[in-house]
Amino acid sequence: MQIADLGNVQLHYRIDGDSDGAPVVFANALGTDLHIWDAVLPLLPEGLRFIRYDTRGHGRSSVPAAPYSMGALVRDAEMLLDHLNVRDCVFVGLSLGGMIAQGLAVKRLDQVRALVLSNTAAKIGTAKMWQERVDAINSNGIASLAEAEMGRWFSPNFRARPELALWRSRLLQQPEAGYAGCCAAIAGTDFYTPTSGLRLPVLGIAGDRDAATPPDLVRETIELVPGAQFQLIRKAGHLACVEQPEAFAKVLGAFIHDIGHPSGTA
Ligand SMILES: O=C(O)CC1=CCC(=O)O1
Repeated sequence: MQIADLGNVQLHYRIDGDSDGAPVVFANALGTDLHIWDAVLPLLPEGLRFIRYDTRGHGRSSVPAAPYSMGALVRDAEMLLDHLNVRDCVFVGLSLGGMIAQGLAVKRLDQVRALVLSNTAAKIGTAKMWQERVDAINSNGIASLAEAEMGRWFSPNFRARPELALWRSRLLQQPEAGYAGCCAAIAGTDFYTPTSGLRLPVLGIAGDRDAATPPDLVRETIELVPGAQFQLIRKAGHLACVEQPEAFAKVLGAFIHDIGHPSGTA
């Protein structure tokens, strides 16, 4: 297990693919960990270095006391990339990870060559909604959120499949303080103005059955950046990379190729 000790936080990360390849970095969604990318990575072009990590308070990363700020989550990503000597990466963030991606590109354009903003937005939900989620966790635990979360994460079709149990159990394993801490970070984030100043290649990905960040919301954020591309994945909920890994890998692989990110065979 690889842990980056960044001082006030320890981040669990994994590197797959070609250790000398151009870097592609992956950041997970609220209530998930780096396993959301398991099915996508083997389908991506060869010759790339895939770096994925667990957001603080999630997976095997440490769980500082809640609440967290988005600034802290962006700093975590920045410090991890410095720790690993990563520059000019394609940064792929899903939902909360996509917010971190926007913040990192605003702060450290030397680290980020292109962004993939999957199932995310410049602003997600309202402060009231996130506070209610934190209150529910504090009163009744993370299990009290599981049913609603499965409804946002996956289409009805996927929810009828046996794999649902795995994703539900992964949610239940997330530290409650970590989940609540990240809810606070999302509640305090509105990246409309900073994201509209970005000038770099951007791919937006949405799921047509996403109940948390519907396609129009994703598109609204993507359109803030001139020249950004948008791809809709069909039969996919919020965790589009889990539900439709082949389609996800196809649009991501094509984007990596189109921007000329150095890689081997497609
Ligand atoms: O849990 C949700 O509502 C979906 C979500 C919003 C931000 C994130 O990372 O997941």
